[in-house]
Amino acid sequence: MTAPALSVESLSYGYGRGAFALQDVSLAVEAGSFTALLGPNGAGKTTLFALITRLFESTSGTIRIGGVDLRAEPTRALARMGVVFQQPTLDLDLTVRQNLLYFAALHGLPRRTAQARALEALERMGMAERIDETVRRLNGGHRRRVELARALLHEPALLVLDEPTVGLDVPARRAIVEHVHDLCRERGIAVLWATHLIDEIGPDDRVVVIHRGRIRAAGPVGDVNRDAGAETLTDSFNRLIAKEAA
Ligand SMILES: Nc1ncnc2c1ncn2[C@@H]1O[C@H](COP(=O)(O)OP(=O)(O)OP(=O)(O)O)[C@@H](O)[C@H]1O
Repeated sequence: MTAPALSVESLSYGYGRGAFALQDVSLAVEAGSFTALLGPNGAGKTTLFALITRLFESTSGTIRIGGVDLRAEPTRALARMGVVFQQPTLDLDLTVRQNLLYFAALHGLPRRTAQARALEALERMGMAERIDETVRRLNGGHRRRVELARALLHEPALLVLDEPTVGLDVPARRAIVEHVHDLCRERGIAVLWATHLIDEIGPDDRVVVIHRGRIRAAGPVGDVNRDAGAETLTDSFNRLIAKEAA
């Protein structure tokens, strides 16, 4: 059996002496699956991303990327993953091309391959003609598209995005959401998409509901709704959160 693109098992994490930010978190993202990590502010989404991307080191539990243990073989595991962080990380004074080629070089891609992939990724997002503009001149939605193109340059099997639509207007949000869904369908890329916005989640997606550091429900949207006894994901989410508050 093929290993999931991402598997997290029994992961816990605490900041100093405070309460645990994550408690016994387990989840899996299969190839070609768009999995939304849905949780309100403070649920633990960013903490989980920091552990998956190895900004923080987990002291308990296991994270595997394509079956490769992140703690045991970090370089090999991270090479399989593309990341879009919540805060933009492009260099505003470089052009789109320079940002992409610099990143590709960090991944050890030959320059010609990098050029071809950068152009292809930008074309898919309708950004090819902006390749020699400085990033500072692009609007927020276009900057996000460039970050997405950058995350795909090394052809990862797994793409993780932490609330990637924060600060974007509705059309820009919709464009990014649709584009990432297309990547799943057309290329079989596995996606973990953190959000607190239910309208970014489609009926055929999988969802993992996280609240106060614990997983409250996980599975296809239809199953989560059925198990929660709700008609819509909004109702399911409200019930799952309310149950906790009671
Ligand atoms: N550096 C830190 N030091 C102490 N506590 C922290 C730190 N970062 C996060 N926390 C706490 O850990 C918990 C989880 O926070 P986290 O940022 O992971 O949630 P989130 O789901 O990403 O929220 P948001 O949607 O607001 O980004 C919260 O209670 C938060 O206050």
